[in-house]
Amino acid sequence: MSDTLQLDEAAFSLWQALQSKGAVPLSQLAAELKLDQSRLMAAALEGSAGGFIAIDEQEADELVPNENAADLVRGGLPERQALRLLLDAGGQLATGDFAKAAAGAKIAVNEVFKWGVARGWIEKDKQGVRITEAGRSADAVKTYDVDETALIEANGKPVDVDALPDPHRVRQLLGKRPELAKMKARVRRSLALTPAGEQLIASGGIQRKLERNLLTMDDLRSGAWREITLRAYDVTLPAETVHPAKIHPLRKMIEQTRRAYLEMGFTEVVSPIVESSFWNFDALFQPQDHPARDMQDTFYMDEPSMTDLPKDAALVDRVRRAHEDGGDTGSEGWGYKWSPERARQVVLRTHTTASTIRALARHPNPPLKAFCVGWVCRNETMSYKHLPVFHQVDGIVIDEHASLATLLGTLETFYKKMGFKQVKFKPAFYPYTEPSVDVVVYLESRKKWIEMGGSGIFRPEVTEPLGCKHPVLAWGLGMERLAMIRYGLSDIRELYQGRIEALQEMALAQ
Ligand SMILES: N[C@@H](Cc1ccccc1)C(=O)O
Repeated sequence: MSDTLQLDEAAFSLWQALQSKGAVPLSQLAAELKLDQSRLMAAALEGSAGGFIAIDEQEADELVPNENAADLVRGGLPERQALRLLLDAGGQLATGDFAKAAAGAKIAVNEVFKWGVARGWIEKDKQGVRITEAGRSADAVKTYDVDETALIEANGKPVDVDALPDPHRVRQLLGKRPELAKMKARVRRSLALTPAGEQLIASGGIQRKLERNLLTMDDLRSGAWREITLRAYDVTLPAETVHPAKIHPLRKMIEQTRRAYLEMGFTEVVSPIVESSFWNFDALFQPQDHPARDMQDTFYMDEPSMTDLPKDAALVDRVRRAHEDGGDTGSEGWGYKWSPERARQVVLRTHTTASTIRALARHPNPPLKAFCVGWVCRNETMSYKHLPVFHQVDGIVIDEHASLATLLGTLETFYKKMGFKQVKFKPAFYPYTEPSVDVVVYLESRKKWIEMGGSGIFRPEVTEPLGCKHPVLAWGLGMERLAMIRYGLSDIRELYQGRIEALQEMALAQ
């Protein structure tokens, strides 16, 4: 017996549908067999490789009507409405009079001239505008022209232009009328059995493969599994895009950051967003006339505008002295009279360093590794790279043996964990650290170094008043920037706008 061709279910039904039929359009087959066109094409390609199925491809135009096209047509196209005007005027009007009458009736004159002439309904010359014989017979709205009929019958759905009564005229009338419809080039496919294919099917040479997605208990018990072919997945077939629920990219970045620090043995700390100037600025040895404290940079609360200083009066006094003359820190301080009132002013914290400095005050002895991720606020004008509210992550390490090398190593480890391979450090200045170092990471995709934040070793003017005798490494890094780089955003506002399309497009596995 000659070999029979084993076909899966879709291919088998395709062959049957094609038997002694000649060429059948793919769209028709898909509708008849209730199968995807892509599924049928896969079967057809297989058949064509064996010389059994012929695939014919032809360029075809599709008429894609606009949503309101049918209504526009039913209401009367401008050139059709113009016919009434001309008939009422005895069939002819001077161009100026016609334009006036058309404007009065709110009929678009340009459209009338363009399409009325193209349809052969209207003639226009030096004498004026005249209705033609064809125009007279076209007067009644119920005798629609081919394009109007096509749009009404299409009822908003795409149709094959060549299947319409007068495709040439439809193309002519609708080809350049975007307010009504668009023409789209499509490939129209049809399939047919070749003589070899017809012969094979007629001689019973095809057989339906016993194929399943899964085996049942019965298949196993009865031994039927031996005859069953398990259907393979074809991952190359087009599939519907699904947008599952996912975590917001910024939230994801924050969670990943948190995990990275926890994995490195850090403890998470939190502190209020509404903060005293004392913790936000004074404890960090930022002089009270420092420009960062300016209303332009910092949000001051109106209600309450003042809060209490920490209960530990000795600590507050040591901070005062650090500012005024350096106290016991070995420094000369800033040399001004420190105001407790200014330290009591309530601000929206401008950095999460307010959080880590509080942690240091609570726990001034080594070892301590702490971090804080959270909101900070700065009085910035909103732009593609600035927001008045954003997130930072701050960290501190108190350790007898901590050094600048430990600081750089820790930061490098953090960024490596976050997927940034190249980290560089630049000398910088902060009132609370010495030395101070800015962190830059390399962005492969843009071949650019990007600044991520600041770091350093706290000055004695910061640590000594808090009762800390050991080196403290500290850093504060921007979170949004990291998210922007990761998700390829060029505008920071994207992270907060909640544009659903943009969020759907953001990769799930990043
Ligand atoms: N607080 C600084 C960063 C920083 C933190 C700790 C030490 C040094 C710098 C900022 O907001 O940019």
